[in-house]
Amino acid sequence: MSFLNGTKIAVIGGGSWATALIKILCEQNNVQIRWWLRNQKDIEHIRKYHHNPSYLSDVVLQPKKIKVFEKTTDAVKGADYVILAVPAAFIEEALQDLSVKHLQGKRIVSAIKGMIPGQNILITDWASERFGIELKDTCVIAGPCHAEEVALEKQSYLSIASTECPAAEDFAKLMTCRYVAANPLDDLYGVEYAAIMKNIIALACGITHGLGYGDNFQAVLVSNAMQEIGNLVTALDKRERNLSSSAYLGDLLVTAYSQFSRNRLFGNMIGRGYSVKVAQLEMKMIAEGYYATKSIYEINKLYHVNLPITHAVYRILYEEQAPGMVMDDLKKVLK
Ligand SMILES: NC(=O)c1ccc[n+]([C@@H]2O[C@H](COP(=O)([O-])OP(=O)(O)OC[C@H]3O[C@@H](n4cnc5c(N)ncnc54)[C@H](O)[C@@H]3O)[C@@H](O)[C@H]2O)c1
Ligand SMILES: O=P(O)(O)OC[C@H](O)CO
Repeated sequence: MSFLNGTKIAVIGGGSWATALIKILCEQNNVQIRWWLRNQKDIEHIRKYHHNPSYLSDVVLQPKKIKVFEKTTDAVKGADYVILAVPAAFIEEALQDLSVKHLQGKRIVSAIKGMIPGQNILITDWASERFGIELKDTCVIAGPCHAEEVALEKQSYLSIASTECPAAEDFAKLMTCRYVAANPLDDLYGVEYAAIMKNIIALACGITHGLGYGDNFQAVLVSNAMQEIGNLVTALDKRERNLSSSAYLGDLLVTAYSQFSRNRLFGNMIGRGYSVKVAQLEMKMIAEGYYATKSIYEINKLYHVNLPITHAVYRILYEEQAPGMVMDDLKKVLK
């Protein structure tokens, strides 16, 4: 199945990543983008001025290729692909008006690096179950890529993962342009879990940086983190995978070191003494790692993988233990 001629793509979400993905899609000839955002003021502004006023406001949104909708039921009409780009904690609410019939025959693409909080399930599993879509008709957009650098047209790479490479290959073509190379791979679960885990690690990087730890410590933290991610991903989905490739290690590195990282910024505020509530209020953006920390902590009760960094972040965010004391404990077990 190839949709490339005159492909219709619904994009659900109005944040930085949705805006960046739309910019990439607009680079293709012959695409129609059907965009749903929840904020009515943003919708009106985009229709009138062709910029998203709230996120990546410099990006020009090509009106000939983009139609903006108030209702998800209208946005998904006739779409070949439906891209989900709302933070995981809000996706159930965002899609509440959609039922099985609305998404029949469509491919679901998750651009979300998070899990459904409370249920602790992957977005592709959730979407597949909720909308009766076969897992092979879902894929994820992952890899080390910040929306802000896409906006600046800086060379970037994406990993498009599905259970079967051909499905990922089709979508990867749509995500490839002058400044983005998208590579397909067939490790849906591994890529999804690794992307969730790296957000927790970025929180730890931010927390320790906020506490005054330096680059020497962070290098060790990130090396240990890669082992922690590998051990968990293998326990959850055992198969051969090259964890040092950009879909896994690359994504960890960009989030751990970039000035643009939401999770690192959130962690940094916690390290500098902000409470979770205040840090959330200060940030207009969403740090997925906050929710992921709880999900992974709960999932791991069944798997008993040694996850010292995740546990340290959990103690700080959910047990309100002092970041300095928790990191004193963590530094003793890192090697
Ligand atoms: N930004 C990136 O560079 C990037 C890159 C890769 C993946 N992602 C993933 O994309 C997903 C979306 O993140 P983002 O960076 O676009 O978000 P963002 O932080 O830029 O924007 C926040 C988004 O959350 C929505 N939101 C906030 N509160 C809400 C609520 N109460 N109910 C419903 N929606 C609410 C906002 O409307 C907005 O769409 C996340 O899973 C993230 O991990 C982001
Ligand atoms: O680095 P963050 O926390 O902004 O997350 C964004 C993306 O996942 C980076 O690939």
